[in-house]
Amino acid sequence: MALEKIVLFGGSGYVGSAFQRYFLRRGIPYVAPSHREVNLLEPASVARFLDEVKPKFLINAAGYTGRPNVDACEDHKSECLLGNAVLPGILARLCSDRGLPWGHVSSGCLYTGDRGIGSKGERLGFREEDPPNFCFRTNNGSFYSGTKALGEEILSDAASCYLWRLRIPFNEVDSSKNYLSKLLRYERLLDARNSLSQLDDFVRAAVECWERRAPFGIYNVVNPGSVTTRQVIDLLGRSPFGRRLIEKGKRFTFFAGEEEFRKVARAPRSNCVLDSSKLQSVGIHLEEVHDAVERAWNNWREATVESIGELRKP
Ligand SMILES: NC(=O)c1ccc[n+]([C@@H]2O[C@H](COP(=O)([O-])OP(=O)(O)OC[C@H]3O[C@@H](n4cnc5c(N)ncnc54)[C@H](OP(=O)(O)O)[C@@H]3O)[C@@H](O)[C@H]2O)c1
Ligand SMILES: Cc1cn([C@H]2C[C@H](O)[C@@H](COP(=O)(O)OP(=O)(O)O[C@H]3O[C@@H](C)[C@H](O)[C@@H](O)[C@H]3O)O2)c(=O)[nH]c1=O
Repeated sequence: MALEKIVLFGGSGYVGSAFQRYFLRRGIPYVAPSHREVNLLEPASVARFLDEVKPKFLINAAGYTGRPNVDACEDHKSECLLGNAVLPGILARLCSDRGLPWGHVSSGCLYTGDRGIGSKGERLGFREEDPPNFCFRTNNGSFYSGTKALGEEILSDAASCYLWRLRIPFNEVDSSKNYLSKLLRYERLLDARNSLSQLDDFVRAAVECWERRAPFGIYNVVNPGSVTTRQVIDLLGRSPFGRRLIEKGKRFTFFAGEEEFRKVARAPRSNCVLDSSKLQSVGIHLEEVHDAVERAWNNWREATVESIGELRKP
């Protein structure tokens, strides 16, 4: 189905840039105003912009994540709450008033753990209807996760809205927000099992929800399966880039466990498995997670072996 004009908010961010690359590659018409042009926390300015542009679909990739990671949200609580809970609420009202369908980039970090072991020994993931267990209500999460869960709660009755849950994005391009880049540079690694989202697959799947007119609601947009940190590092070791890195002397050190990790990390982390079968049921498919990670390492770009030597602390 041909796509008519889309408005993209947060287009300069890590996730928003991936949407822009996808639109440009496919020749999809879109408008992506900067934060300076449209402040999403100022409803009147957003309303003026929407009434002028008259988009057919809106994507919200704006939010607050903290840099270099979610630990920073513990020190910027009001920005985090405004960006992740208030901002989507403002958009929900404006979209509803205009009958404008839209999609919001949510996160899988509302959960911790998994739903047990399946008949083939696989870890079962949380489904869209499972209540968050890593949020303010359960009082065990990070401030960031709490605000993302509140954002979902605020959108729970939003009309014509997709909530796309992204989970630890990665691809083959070295970047401070790419999970694989982070693993290359963190001094010590936490061995945890997670679902992951290949960033470009995530964007394609999100847009496909709208193209296929999939029912509105929450979707776990993750690569099927789950993977441990050690498995991701093993896959690196089998890639040409990883072999060169190891030849040059790079070694990976792991925390003894979660307790040791928590001594250096300010906020607890969500490590969790998500079930992606709802997305598959609407005909949208992502690559199995180990295959996707292997492909990213095999096509790894820009990071030179030397640059990994200059390890940056988180
Ligand atoms: N990155 C991840 O690992 C990850 C994983 C799961 C979910 N998510 C979610 O994905 C969304 C985007 O994350 P990201 O990593 O792309 O973040 P990012 O790189 O920090 O980008 C955030 C974007 O939002 C814009 N923005 C923030 N407040 C705004 C406001 N009041 N008005 C207009 N624009 C505003 C920023 O513009 P300026 O830079 O100009 O302020 C920027 O373009 C967030 O909701 C995040 O929770 C991210
Ligand atoms: C800080 C740190 C983290 N880790 C691990 C813990 C996690 O399993 C994994 C990711 O942790 P961090 O890099 O701290 O990322 P984070 O917790 O900030 O990551 C998140 O960013 C949010 C914006 C997203 O919503 C999340 O989906 C995720 O991508 O790395 C280490 O192994 N060593 C470290 O020193």
